[in-house]
Amino acid sequence: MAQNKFATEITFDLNDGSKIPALGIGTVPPDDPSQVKDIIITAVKAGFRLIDTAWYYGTEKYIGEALKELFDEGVVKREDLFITTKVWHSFWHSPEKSLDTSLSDLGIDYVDLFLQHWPICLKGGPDGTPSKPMADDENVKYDDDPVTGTKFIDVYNAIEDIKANTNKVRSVGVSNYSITKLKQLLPKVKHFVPVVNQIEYHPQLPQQDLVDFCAEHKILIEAYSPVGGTGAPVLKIPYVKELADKYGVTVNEIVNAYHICEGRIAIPRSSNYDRIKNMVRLPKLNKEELSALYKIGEGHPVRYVNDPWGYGIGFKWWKGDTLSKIED
Ligand SMILES: NC(=O)C1=CN([C@@H]2O[C@H](COP(=O)(O)OP(=O)(O)OC[C@H]3O[C@@H](n4cnc5c(N)ncnc54)[C@H](OP(=O)(O)O)[C@@H]3O)[C@@H](O)[C@H]2O)C=CC1
Ligand SMILES: O=C1O[C@H](CO)[C@@H](O)[C@@H]1O
Repeated sequence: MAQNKFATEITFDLNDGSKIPALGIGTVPPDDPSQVKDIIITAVKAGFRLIDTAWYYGTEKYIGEALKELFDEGVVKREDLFITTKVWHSFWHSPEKSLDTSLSDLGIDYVDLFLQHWPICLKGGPDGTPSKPMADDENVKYDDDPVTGTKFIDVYNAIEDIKANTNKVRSVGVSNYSITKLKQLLPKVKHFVPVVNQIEYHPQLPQQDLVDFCAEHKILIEAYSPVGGTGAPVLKIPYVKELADKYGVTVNEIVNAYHICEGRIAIPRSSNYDRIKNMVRLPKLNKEELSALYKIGEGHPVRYVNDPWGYGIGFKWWKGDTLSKIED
């Protein structure tokens, strides 16, 4: 059956001249966040070169431990890896401090990609203390109107300035941006059009209008939650299993190929080491198969991880106690 080289060997071109691996490993914490150290070591040994993290995941110090071990043992060098982190929207006022905290926890002096996690601004706590994003009545604690506010643009501009003025960041991008938010941002970009828009994307959530808009502006789509997050609902789709049987690969490899064969980056997550090792092949899905996968969610899209563009659900996922304090 048509089988390409490994997904871990494919890279895509970014609009700023850099390259990004087509497949990355996600680092939202499992029940025991310290397991992320072994997850990263397993993933890198299996061939993964892109590590997707964020200050908000509280796992950067464990990734730092893994990186130290991998570098010390000569498994990879810093320049072999593509490391992404993000600034959470309660630190919209100080992205560089957030970045410095991430760099310190990761034990590295630059990231390959720095993303604005969400195009909204939340109230931060005093003195760099992470602030719980929802009040006890479950209302989100916004610091700017989520619909009419434009402070989120200043945040992206500040991220651009970090790339322009320091050596701490190679590329800059966004996450969870809708077409509306991109249309507000793009005329206000100071130096660098975002290289990626990281969004929830899987066969049950096709978003051709957003994909087309991003392509027009040379912004790559990076697909998070490729199996729909915890519980892996997308893997229960019978057609995904059918394709896995046809190509002799895992169901995870089919949902990753759904993106990679269409030029989108996929960033799955697993705390199961066998699964991680069996996520790296790239079945070459044909046009009809890609189109059939796309059609699964057409007309009745399902968003599993965050509600549309962050107006609620994602913020219930809050582990403030474990997060690194961002120091002045
Ligand atoms: N920018 C943003 O706002 C967001 C970014 N992300 C990024 O994207 C990454 C991936 O998204 P995420 O939602 O975490 O992950 P996925 O969609 O990859 O889902 C991971 C979950 O699916 C389970 N799973 C995977 N394969 C199987 C299988 N074959 N059978 C049963 N269960 C399976 C895993 O369990 P197990 O551990 O047991 O394998 C895990 O609980 C994140 O880790 C993060 O880096 C995610 C959300 C939002
Ligand atoms: O990146 C993120 O991860 C959490 C949980 O999946 C989500 O709310 C946030 O956008």
